[in-house]
Formats: sequence, structure tokens, C-alpha cells
Amino acid sequence: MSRMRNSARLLFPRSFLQFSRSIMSLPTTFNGQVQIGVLGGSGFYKLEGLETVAEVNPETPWGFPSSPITIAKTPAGTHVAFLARHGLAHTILPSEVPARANIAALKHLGVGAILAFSAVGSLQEEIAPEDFVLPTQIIDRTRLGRPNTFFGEGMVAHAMFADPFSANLASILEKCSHVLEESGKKLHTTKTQKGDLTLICMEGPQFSTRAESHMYRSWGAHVINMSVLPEAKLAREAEIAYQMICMATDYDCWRVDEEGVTVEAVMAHVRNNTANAGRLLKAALEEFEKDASVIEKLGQELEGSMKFACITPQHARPAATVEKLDYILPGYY
Ligand SMILES: CSC[C@H]1O[C@H](OP(=O)(O)O)[C@H](O)[C@@H]1O
Ligand SMILES: Nc1ncnc2[nH]cnc12
Repeated sequence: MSRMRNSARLLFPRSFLQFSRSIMSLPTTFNGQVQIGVLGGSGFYKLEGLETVAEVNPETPWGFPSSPITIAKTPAGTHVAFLARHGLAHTILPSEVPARANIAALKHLGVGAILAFSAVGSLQEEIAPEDFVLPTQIIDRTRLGRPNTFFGEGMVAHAMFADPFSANLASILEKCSHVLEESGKKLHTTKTQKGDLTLICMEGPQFSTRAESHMYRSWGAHVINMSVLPEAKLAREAEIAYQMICMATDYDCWRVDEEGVTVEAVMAHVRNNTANAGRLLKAALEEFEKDASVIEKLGQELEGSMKFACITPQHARPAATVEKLDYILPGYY
């Protein structure tokens, strides 16, 4: 036994062994209520600085999520669920992200509000790499038919999506802009911008051509990624308040004298962005905790909306579909 342990030491560094032991001993179920969900994007694969209380990997009616979900607790007792959108080792293409399973798993844990982090290209001069943006609008440029609804299979529903993000979540994040200012970066919001901030969601995985980048700018768009859809639509159907936090990594390819965007250029800013994302999240959680009713209200923001969004009369709803939807909207149909 001790010989086995010694040979493991030779193969793996002590820190790795300690890390895997701590993961192995975590509970794999969680029966409490998780209030906040966090989706980590490129470069943001784990939650730092909070006590981890469980790691779950639920099979939802739409399959398994992108990664196991880490459940952590703040010192004040708020539970936060963290999920890595592209998997822990970044193995999932934007078009392949199992967004339905991700959102369903978070909702089933009780999550009422999601903070979704994303690396984006900037389409405007004033949004510099490493600035953050709270978008208010989306233009859908996805092309490969990513599954974008929990409905179908005999049940038809149409969710309202005119304002795809949660203004209440955004206003809490706005109060934390000092976190970015302390490191010389900006948080761009409707207030700083004096109007909407539009996020283009392209299919990828290749970056845009220059002509596309110019076209998006002519549409008045501000930032571009490959991730917000269908995530935001599914959060809406699951009645979860959702806000994306865009972290600029590059100027895409509209600046004519500059090289086009590459993964290398993106990754050069990801480390600083992830550190700032952690700080912003910590400040936002503290902001939520100043008034317990804030989180409760966020969870109630969309409550009941999907009951009335379903147009299929009760007698025509297939039992199997109702059962599936019960996972995210229990007792609704
Ligand atoms: C690594 S550059 C392109 C990639 O980055 C963004 O991912 P995420 O939103 O998960 O941070 C973008 O949407 C693309 O998927
Ligand atoms: N320029 C860009 N286009 C699409 N997604 C991105 N993610 C980061 N930079 C991007």
C-alpha cells in the first residue's frame, strides 16, 4: 500500500494529489437550495475563494451538463453553483454546448438567478480589451440550429424575450463597477453608454470575416461572442433571471490596420479577465447579501410566466412531455 502511495507521489505532484483527494471526498448530492448559478466561459473553469460543499453531476431529461457542478457557500451562507460552459478542460465547441442540460440542472438545484461570464470581441473603440460589458440586447447570428427550447414534443410555448437580460441583476452588478476601476478597467452599462448595449451571437467556431465585423458595427452592435444563445433563451424558459457579463479580449477584425483575431490574442487577456471576474462575483455576492429579499425577488422575477406562455390546451399535452418539463417547472402543466 505504502509502495503504491510512494509511486503515486512520483507520478503526480503533491498539490495534485491533495486536490484530487479533496474532490474525491466531496458529497455528490446536495439537498439544500442553491440561490445563484455561475456559468464560466473561456478561461474561467473553477470558482476560487469560496468553500466548496458538494460536486454534483445530474443527468437531466436533456442529458448531462457540460461539467460537474461545484456547489460552494459564501461566508454569509449563500449557495452558489458553478458550471464550466465548455467543460473543465475546454473540450466543448460553442455549437456543441449542452445548454438545455446546463440550464435544467441549475434550475433543478433551485437557482433563481444566473451570472454568465463570457469572453467577447469588442466592436467599439471605447470597449477596450479587459473592459467588461453588461449587454442589454442580442442579435442572433447562430446558423446550425442549436436546440433552443425545452418545448416541442407536443407542447408549444412562446416566451417573451424582448429584453433578454435581467435589469435587476445588471443593476446589482453596476454597483460593483469599482472592482474593475481599481484595476484601471471599465464596466460598460446602459448608464455609461446612455442606451442599449448589443451583443452579437455568431455560430463560430471560426471568427468573423472583416466584412461581417464591419456589418455588425453598421448595425450598432457593441460586442460579439458565440455563447449567449441559446443559453439566455433557455434561462428565460426556465424562469431564471439571467445576465451575461461580457469580458472583452480583442477588437475582433474591424480595425483595418490590425491583424485578425486569434485564440492567442484572446488568451493574452483571459487570465486578467478571470481574476477580475472572480473579484466582481465576490462583490456582487456581498451586494446580494446586504438585503436577503434581493435574491428572493430575483428568483421571483419571472415566476409563473411560462404557465401562460404555453398555448397547447391541457387535454392535448402529452404526459411524457409534461413529465420532462416537470424537472424545470414542477407542477406547471
Ligand atoms: C476562446 S475565443 C471564442 C470563444 O470564447 C467565448 O467563449 P465563452 O463565451 O464561453 O467565454 C466565445 O463565445 C467563444 O465560444
Ligand atoms: N472576436 C470574437 N468573436 C467571437 N467570439 C469571441 N470571443 C472572444 N473574442 C471573440
